Amino acid sequence: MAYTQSTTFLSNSPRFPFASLPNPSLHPPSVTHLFFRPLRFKGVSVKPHTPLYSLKASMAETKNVAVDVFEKEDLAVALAKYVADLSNKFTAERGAFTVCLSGGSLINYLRKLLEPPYVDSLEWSKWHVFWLDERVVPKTHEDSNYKLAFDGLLSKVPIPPGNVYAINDALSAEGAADDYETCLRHLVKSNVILSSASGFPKFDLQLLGMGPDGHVASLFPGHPLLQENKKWVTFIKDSPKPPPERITFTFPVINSSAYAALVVTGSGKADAVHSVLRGSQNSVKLPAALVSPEGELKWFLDKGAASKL
Ligand SMILES: O=C(O)[C@H](O)[C@@H](O)[C@H](O)[C@H](O)COP(=O)(O)O
Repeated sequence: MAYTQSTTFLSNSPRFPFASLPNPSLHPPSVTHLFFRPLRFKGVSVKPHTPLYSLKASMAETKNVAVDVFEKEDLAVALAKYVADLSNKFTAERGAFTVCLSGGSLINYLRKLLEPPYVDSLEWSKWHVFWLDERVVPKTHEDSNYKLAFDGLLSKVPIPPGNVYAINDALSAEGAADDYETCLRHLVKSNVILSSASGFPKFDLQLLGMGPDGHVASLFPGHPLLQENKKWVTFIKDSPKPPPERITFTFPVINSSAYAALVVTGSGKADAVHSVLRGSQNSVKLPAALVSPEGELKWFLDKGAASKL
């Protein structure tokens, strides 16, 4: 596929030493450093996992944050490669890959993992799958994030059933959150999940979506749960996005992650994306702006979601 525009935007953060001194040799030839000035590459074909353009976010407290913008179909290709590379890295390094899923459109964007070369080559038996958030409904219910992931991904790859950690759907929201936290604590003790220096579980990869209001997992704008700093897993009974009862990881857990990806598409999310990535540092932060993992954060955007950047 031939693209006509490719641009890299670098922040002025001291964490990005090359931000104000672009050096084309440091980046793939398909990107430039012209601060959104479009560059024509007529006739040059770009691999589908290569973003249309990339930018480094000027988020407050910017750590390792990268933002890539894709055509929709290419986003799925790039996301599969990103997940596969991390799966290979962690299974080689420590014989396990702990990955956390969200609900929503994310699962569909993971669909390329079900195709060659990944479906046959990934060490699925070493995957351990968790949910960043789950709706408090039976696992067979259409609203269940477990069902969504099982139908769309997990039932099609050989992950041992014992490595898939669904919430206990027989419990209340409060009970299910406690039960899930107990399960995580047990897995940290047995070293399946690593522990961060702060004592929170350190997952290898957390895959998040973002709502048009800027929520991530089941952490919604203005909700007191945004401040929770002790519990690993908590519950909400008044979620503005239905269904109202959910359990969710807290920010300390989200931010202890080694890698995190935010997969956000559609022009309906462009305002929230702009607010998070370009918003004033003094304005009230949307939940997505609070995602700041110990390791790397990568945004996968389509053109619609990036349209106001
Ligand atoms: O279960 C959920 O509702 C979520 O985990 C939620 O945080 C979701 O990821 C976003 O709302 C984005 O969903 P979409 O990608 O479908 O818009």
